[in-house]
Amino acid sequence: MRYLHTMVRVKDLDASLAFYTTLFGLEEIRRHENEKGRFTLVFLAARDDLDRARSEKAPCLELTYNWDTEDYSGGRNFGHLAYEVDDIYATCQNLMDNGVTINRPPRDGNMAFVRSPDGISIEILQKGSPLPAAEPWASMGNTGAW
Ligand SMILES: C[C@@H](O)C(=O)SC[C@H](NC(=O)CC[C@H](N)C(=O)O)C(=O)NCC(=O)O
Ligand code: NI
Repeated sequence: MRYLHTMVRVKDLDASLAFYTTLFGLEEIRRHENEKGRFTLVFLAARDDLDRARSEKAPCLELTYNWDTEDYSGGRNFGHLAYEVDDIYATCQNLMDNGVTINRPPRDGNMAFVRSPDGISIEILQKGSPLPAAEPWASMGNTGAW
């Protein structure tokens, strides 16, 4: 068995692609338009995963865009997507400079959280940093300043 992808439904495909590719740095590796089902699937991969994602279709993020407007209530059972970055501060600064809220700033230098246009939580981890203690942000006395 191997991991293939995580699928999230998006309300606005253009806004989601602008966030996940232009701002966050993922790249589109394939797309499937389904006329009969009236939906579009777009598969995205992180730069360091591109070769494997193109040849083995994994690991990917699958965006599903239903052409007929649907409202998606955020399922509490879904947690987050997690990506490792070379420079967490530069990543967060670029996102913030482009209007993305840093819901959990990288004050500890190794973990931050942002949300996609659809409210999907995204964990950003600094490459080479130890996995952070699983402490709730507020309990660490943090106010959001970083
Ligand atoms: C290509 C493969 O990775 C898929 O996930 S296709 C699965 C299929 N997706 C759809 O039909 C997309 C449109 C649908 N209206 C939807 O919003 O899911 C599917 O079976 N989806 C059902 C699901 O629960 O994922
Ligand atoms: Ni899928």
